[in-house]
This record gives sequence, structure tokens and C-alpha cells, in this order.
Amino acid sequence: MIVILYHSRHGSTAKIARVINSYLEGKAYLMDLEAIEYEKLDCATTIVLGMPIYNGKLDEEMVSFIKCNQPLLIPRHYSIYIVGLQASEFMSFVSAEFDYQLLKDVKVIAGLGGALYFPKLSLAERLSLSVFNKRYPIIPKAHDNTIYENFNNEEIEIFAKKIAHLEATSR
Ligand SMILES: Cc1cc2nc3c(=O)[nH]c(=O)nc-3n(C[C@H](O)[C@H](O)[C@H](O)COP(=O)(O)O)c2cc1C
Repeated sequence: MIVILYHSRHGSTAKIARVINSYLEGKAYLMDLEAIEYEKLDCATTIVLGMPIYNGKLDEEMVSFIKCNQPLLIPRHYSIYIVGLQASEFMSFVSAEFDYQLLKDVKVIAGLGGALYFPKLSLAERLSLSVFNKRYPIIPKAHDNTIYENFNNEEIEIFAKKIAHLEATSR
């Protein structure tokens, strides 16, 4: 069984879990880190972890889950997907949090792009986002002010196919 465990503040990391699952023909079990089920994780053969980037850092709770649960994760061929607007730089965020000793056991790792659902953002988030966009001008000046997405659909499909292959070879 594949479990996709994600942590999502505004829903896009959860959405990508559902997209990955659609490539896996709905065979994965989706789990929110906020409602973790350890018995289900124990039964998994493959675990996929999804986390967003906020203010230049990977999601702290998921980072700490990964660091504290290596004996659970390593035998279950675990993989990671990162959700963030700076898709091409995702490895610099990963290597800022995890050293080689930990990363050597991760089977697949990918940066899949990110999304902003503007009506969901707090005032503080909008402010910090405008500072972010001055340093890294990713969000175009003329953009839809309800939603902006730069997901890489091709990368999502490739990632899902690698997970399907991992599961097929680990059974
Ligand atoms: C306040 C704020 C800060 C952000 N900082 C970064 C960042 O430093 N780097 C990045 O790549 N994306 C950044 N993002 C984009 C998020 O990673 C992106 O919106 C992601 O899809 C959020 O995932 P979620 O919807 O699951 O919470 C930021 C978004 C917000 C709202």
C-alpha cells in the first residue's frame, strides 16, 4: 500500500497528493500530517511525503516528522515532493534542512511548483509574499488575483510514475 502523507497550509500540497493519486489510479491512501494514523503508516510498503516551502524554509512540522521517524520511513522506500513557487531551486531548501546521511535513503525527490490561492492568504502572508516577490519576481505583474499556479504537470506525472514503479518492485 502507498501512503501519501502531506502537510498543507492552504491546500495546494493536498491537491498535489490527489493529482499524484490519480496517476496511481486511486490506489494510494491520503493522510494529513494533522491527522496522522501510525497504524496505517506501519502497513505501508511505500510512503510519499509532501510539504510546502514558506518564507525560504521547508515546512517545519514535516521536516521534524522526517528527522524523528527514520526507522519507520527507511524500510518503506520513502520519497518526497516539495511544493513551492521556486520550483527549480527546491534542492537548495532540501539540503539546508537535511544532510547527506539522511538524504541517501530517500528514493525519489522532486520540486513540483506551487500555487497561491489569494483569498485564503492572511494580511501578514500577503505582505511577506510581496517582499518575497521583490527578491524573486516569480508572480507576474498582471495575474489573476484569485489564483496563481506554476505547477509542473510533466514533473508531477514523472514523479507519480516513479512512485508506481517503486511500489511495484517493493511488493
Ligand atoms: C507567505 C508566503 C511565503 C512563501 N514563501 C515561499 C518561498 O520562500 N519559496 C517558495 O518557493 N514558495 C514560497 N511560497 C509559496 C508556497 O510554497 C506555495 O504557495 C505553496 O503552494 C503553498 O502550499 P500549501 O497551499 O499546501 O500551503 C510562499 C507563499 C506564501 C503565502
